[in-house]
Amino acid sequence: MSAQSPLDPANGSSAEPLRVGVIGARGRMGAEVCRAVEAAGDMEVVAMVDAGDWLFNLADAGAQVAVDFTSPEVVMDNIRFCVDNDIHAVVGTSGFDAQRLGAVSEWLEQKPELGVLIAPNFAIGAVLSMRFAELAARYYESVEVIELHHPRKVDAPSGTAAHTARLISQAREAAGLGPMPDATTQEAPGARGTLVGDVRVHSLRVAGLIAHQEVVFGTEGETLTLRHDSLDRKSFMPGVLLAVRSIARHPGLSVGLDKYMDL
Ligand SMILES: NC(=O)C1=CN([C@@H]2O[C@H](COP(=O)(O)OP(=O)(O)OC[C@H]3O[C@@H](n4cnc5c(N)ncnc54)[C@H](OP(=O)(O)O)[C@@H]3O)[C@@H](O)[C@H]2O)C=CC1
Ligand SMILES: O=C(O)C1=N[C@H](C(=O)O)C[C@H](O)C1
Repeated sequence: MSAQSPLDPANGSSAEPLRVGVIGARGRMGAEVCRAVEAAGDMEVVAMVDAGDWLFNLADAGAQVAVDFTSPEVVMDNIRFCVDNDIHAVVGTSGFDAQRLGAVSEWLEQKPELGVLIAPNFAIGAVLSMRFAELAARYYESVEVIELHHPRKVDAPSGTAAHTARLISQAREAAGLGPMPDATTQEAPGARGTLVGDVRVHSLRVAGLIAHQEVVFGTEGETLTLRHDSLDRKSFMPGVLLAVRSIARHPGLSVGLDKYMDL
């Protein structure tokens, strides 16, 4: 990443390094985050917590920001711990719905100075692609989302696909669009994917892949396909570091890294 990138603002400050705790530190993403934070220069890893470890290690080590890449089953407990212990939380873990977001917002009412970021995807191309999809939604009568991931992923559809579909669905509703054309009356279970809002999402799990998504729009005589590919988990790191650097300036709950960017 070049020093000029808007995702990598020159820090220039001589302040003490930001104290970062990583939850899920031995996982695929957590390990990459530990390396990226250590390489960054303006922050340091003060606690690495994984399954079976004591979350209080974060507080004991004086972590100012925790980065969570764990699993949908445990992430709510981790956020609750961070809020209770005055630690900003940068959360990449998937599995959030309106109910979970509502719960986090309620916890934060007691801690108005604290920030929690839930980011379905930290890769810049994925963030842009979600925004582009939201913009395109009102111009097309049809749209479906296809997400493709490595087969070790535990959740389907992906958090990114669910968030993308929700944004599109909300934009369609705001534009007053009616139901999408679809003559299907006979369907093998799963053949038409799952519905998020009024948008169908299809999940592929294929060895060799990392994280990929296509949003296919269509209307009379034309289609538009937005495709993003993460070919390496390093693609998520500039976004994670941006979030760690920015979260103290964004109190409350933010959903999506775009909230920290000038989009
Ligand atoms: N927002 C984004 O840009 C991205 C989000 N993700 C999301 O991040 C999450 C993690 O993905 P990935 O790194 O591939 O998964 P991994 O399974 O590789 O890593 C998760 C790690 O968390 C550990 N863990 C489980 N329970 C706890 C707990 N209670 N406390 C601390 N650690 C725990 C796991 O340990 P054990 O294996 O022993 O259970 C494992 O080491 C997923 O939800 C994924 O969808 C992934 C990539 C990018
Ligand atoms: O599990 C993954 O790998 C990923 N998970 C996130 C998601 O569920 O959207 C982000 C990215 O797609 C990689």
